[in-house]
Amino acid sequence: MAGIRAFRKDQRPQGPATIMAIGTANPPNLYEQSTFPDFYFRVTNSDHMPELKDKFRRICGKTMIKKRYMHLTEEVLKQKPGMCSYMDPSFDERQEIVVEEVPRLAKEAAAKAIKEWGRDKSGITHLVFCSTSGIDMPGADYRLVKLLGLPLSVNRIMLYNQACHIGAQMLRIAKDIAENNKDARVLVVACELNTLIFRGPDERDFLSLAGQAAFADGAAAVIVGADPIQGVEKTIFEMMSAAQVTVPDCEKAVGGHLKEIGLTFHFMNQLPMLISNNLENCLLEAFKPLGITDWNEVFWVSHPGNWGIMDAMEKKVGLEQEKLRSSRHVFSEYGNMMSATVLFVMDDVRKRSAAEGRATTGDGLEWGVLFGFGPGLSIETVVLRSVPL
Ligand SMILES: CC(C)(COP(=O)(O)OP(=O)(O)OC[C@H]1O[C@@H](n2cnc3c(N)ncnc32)[C@H](O)[C@@H]1OP(=O)(O)O)[C@@H](O)C(=O)NCCC(=O)NCCSC(=O)CC(=O)O
Repeated sequence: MAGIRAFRKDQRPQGPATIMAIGTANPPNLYEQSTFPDFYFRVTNSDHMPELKDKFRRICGKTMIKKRYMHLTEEVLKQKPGMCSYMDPSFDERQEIVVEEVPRLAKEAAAKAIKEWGRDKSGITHLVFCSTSGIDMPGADYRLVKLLGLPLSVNRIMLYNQACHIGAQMLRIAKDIAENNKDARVLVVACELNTLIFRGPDERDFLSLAGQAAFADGAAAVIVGADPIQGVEKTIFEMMSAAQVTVPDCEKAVGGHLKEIGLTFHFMNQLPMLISNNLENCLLEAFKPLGITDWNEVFWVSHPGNWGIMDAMEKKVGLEQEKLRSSRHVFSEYGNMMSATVLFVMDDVRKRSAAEGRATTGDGLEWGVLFGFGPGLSIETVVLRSVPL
């Protein structure tokens, strides 16, 4: 028995899982939100609906997004007329794009993370990859391994079609892998293109229009491992705990359906209330071991969702305005990149902390919370510990 115990102990590292590097990438095509309605109505041949265009302009303004990046351009869309309609079957047209482009954009973000990590890519032992943009066999994870030239011994997990909370959920999975496998180095990658969601407008479908105004393309990659090699690897954040809560009877609150016409999107106007009403319980549970009950004592890395969700979160848990500064900044500069967004926010928090001369990677504070939320309603809570700068 003693032999088995020692064997199991030797298989595991001593320290907690740490974030060792973060990389992000976007396609080159930038869309200003102020002029997006003109582009969108023109390319979808919808300029004969000026009132709907005015409404869309108001919705775009209300999002508080300033700009977004998209793979799709007028030239690409001219070749894909089905994608510009509201109801034409167009799944094949969309798949042709995402099967190639998701791994390609993911590679850009992953290469940046590997560069910051500072070790040779042959040291990557696991890959956890998510995308809501398309489905394929073998998957985008397989293509990414080939594009990056990772060893074929890498243990892959591909998570398709989960939406926004999966960015945080992947950190939970990577934490479990890193803390149970000595020397594991987990490449975590989120890549989203709004190619499946993009479709023409219809005056009876406000929810689709709201989706057209908010979703955007982006990829983010992080490297997770325990027991960093002194002088070679550095820690940006430690992950102390990670948990998921499913809010009961809320499956209609936000979600989508993959159909011949693409990925439809729906949400309820009560979404900000539903999310904010359930945050405090998650916080109490997560910070009970640390004895923290003042949510302004911790730094915040939250998926933004939308502007109304962030307003409701601040109000409900009594947050000082600066707590969601990085969430609001990323949302306004990039839009909603689903799973990748929260990783962009994490990158922004550590970069801003360094730029502002804070004492730690987490706004000068020791403890922090990372939130993801999405269809279910699923709420992911990760407790982070910063390191001194
Ligand atoms: C569309 C919004 C800007 C609306 O914001 P507000 O509700 O504050 O604005 P508002 O009430 O003034 O409404 C703006 C215009 O929309 C109209 N409007 C609002 N709700 C409506 C509804 N349910 N049906 C029809 N019209 C509606 C209003 O009448 C108004 O039109 P008029 O101007 O004619 O009077 C916002 O909801 C948003 O940013 N949505 C983005 C998509 C989104 O919510 N995603 C959720 C992500 S959750 C997530 O990230 C997790 C995940 O997805 O997995």
